Amino acid sequence: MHSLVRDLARTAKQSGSPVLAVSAGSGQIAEYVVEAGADLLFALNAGLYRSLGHGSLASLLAYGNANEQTEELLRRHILPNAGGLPVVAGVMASDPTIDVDARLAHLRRMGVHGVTNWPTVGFIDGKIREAFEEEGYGLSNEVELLAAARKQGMATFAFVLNVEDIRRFAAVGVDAFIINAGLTPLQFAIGDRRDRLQDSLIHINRMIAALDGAASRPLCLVYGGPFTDVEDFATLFRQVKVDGIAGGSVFERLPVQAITSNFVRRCKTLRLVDPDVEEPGRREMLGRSPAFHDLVRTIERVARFDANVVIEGETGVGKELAASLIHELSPRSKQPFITLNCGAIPSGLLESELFGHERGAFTGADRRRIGKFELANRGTLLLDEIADLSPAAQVALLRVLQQREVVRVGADNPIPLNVRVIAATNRSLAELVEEGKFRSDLYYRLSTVTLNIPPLRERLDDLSVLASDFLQKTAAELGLSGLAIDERFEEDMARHSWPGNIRELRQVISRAAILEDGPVLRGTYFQPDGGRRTAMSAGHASDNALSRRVTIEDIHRAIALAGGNKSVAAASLKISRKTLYAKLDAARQGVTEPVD
Ligand SMILES: Nc1ncnc2c1ncn2[C@@H]1O[C@H](COP(=O)(O)OP(=O)(O)OP(=O)(O)O)[C@@H](O)[C@H]1O
Repeated sequence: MHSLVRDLARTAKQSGSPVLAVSAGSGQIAEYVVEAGADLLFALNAGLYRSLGHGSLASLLAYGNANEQTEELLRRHILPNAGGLPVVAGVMASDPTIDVDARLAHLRRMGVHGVTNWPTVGFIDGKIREAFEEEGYGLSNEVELLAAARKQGMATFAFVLNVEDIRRFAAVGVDAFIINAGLTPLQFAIGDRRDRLQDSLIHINRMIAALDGAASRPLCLVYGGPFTDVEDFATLFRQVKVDGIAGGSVFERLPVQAITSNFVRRCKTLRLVDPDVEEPGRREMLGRSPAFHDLVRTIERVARFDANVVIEGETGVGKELAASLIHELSPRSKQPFITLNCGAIPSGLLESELFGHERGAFTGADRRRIGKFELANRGTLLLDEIADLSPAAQVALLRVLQQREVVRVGADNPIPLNVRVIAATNRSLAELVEEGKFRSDLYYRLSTVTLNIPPLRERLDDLSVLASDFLQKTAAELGLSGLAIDERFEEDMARHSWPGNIRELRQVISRAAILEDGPVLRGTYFQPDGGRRTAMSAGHASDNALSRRVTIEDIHRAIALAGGNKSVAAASLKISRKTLYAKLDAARQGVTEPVD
């Protein structure tokens, strides 16, 4: 192994902190990261594209002159700002105009210490990749490039996208691998994000497993993928044995994008002082009714202790928000907050969602999956719609809580756990225990403390604070200004029974802002139910057996009857909004198994 890479590996091992290799697209970024303590600088033509506002993949567009671009980046930006850090340059190995040995010697004279295969044909997929390979512009050139660099005494770093590539580079003894964990997305939904992280960790583990059995393990860095902030990397290092990260956009484009857009958005949602609203610090969870203050006080107390908590309340009252506030205010706040909607998972799959499974554990388990408990280790796990757990799943959950360890489905070894569990439900668990539908031993384990969030109609004092907050947020999102709520509309809202609670209120305000003409919203499209809790909206929502019986046709009919309002439709069917969405999703994907 090249001494440069050996030193990096040794320092990482001794200090316990990851190797950070940064592909900088400008001298300024290079200077900042050197000053901040990065270990290695990469000069890849991708950086130049990023500094022009494009993703790294754009570096393949100008495949033809990639080497000239990299040289320009090196000369003008990276080498003058390297501050003594080792520099690794990308070389496009398939460039027919270069003599590889001469190119490497030239880079060495420039002061470059190592070489990597960038841009790489690995990013090109399907027929085009095949054509490249057939025409002699394929991966073999990249393998030969790194073999030649090794002979010239340069450190070698191989960008790899799959197991096959790893094996080919390992055969020529490269010093380090830069394992691509997928494309770096601009943004994605939160739920999506958790899945992508999980998938990516599995992919990386599989790539690393391909190195098992090598005489000495090369340095392994991770590049790309869904990792977009430090917390994501913390998850990566907790769950995968890698030595560090190599990053471009994650150090450069994503933070700038996030900070700039967040800053502008946050400024837009700032509120001027309203003397009527107490607790100006608690922006996320708003309210001023006595019931709300009681709730917040209890949350603050409960958060400090490690007790398990049950949160009860109708759909849309803010159970998930309350759970996340408990987590944020707790000593676990720097650790993961993971949620699982027990009602949205087909019962047969619930155990593997909670506990994970090994590859081949059952038909269809074509890869290992990390369960929610493991993901939440050292943090908090919110089990939403807990009343929907099947009796078998209740037993399994109880076992995990008692033994404080989890065994992945199909595995032998238990994994020790330290997880705080918060359970949310829109039914009374105590009643379910009495009816024999929920295990009492599990109930007592879960409910050291039970929080009950009252429905919005019982704390109408909160209505105006919430409505004006949603109005400001909607105005900022839609780019509208001067929005206000007419007095009649306010009165109508106060007469409504809010079966979908705060979520419904949010929707009513957004809909009015979008559909109505003037800046003063009159509630033209809002139909209060006069505070009568109709048979449709009364009672608690989900019931395991009931939700199983609700068909997709029932859902479409209820949505139509509710004028498109899914919260109201869910309440009318007595299922939670999340279960309704899950059923809609399942129907869209053609899943025939009932989602309960
Ligand atoms: N006190 C509050 N202040 C501001 N926003 C709130 C408050 N309570 C709830 N919300 C908002 O209302 C919406 C619904 O809240 P949340 O998802 O936490 O409800 P829930 O009780 O978990 O619903 P479900 O039973 O359907 O899972 C969210 O957009 C949340 O941010």
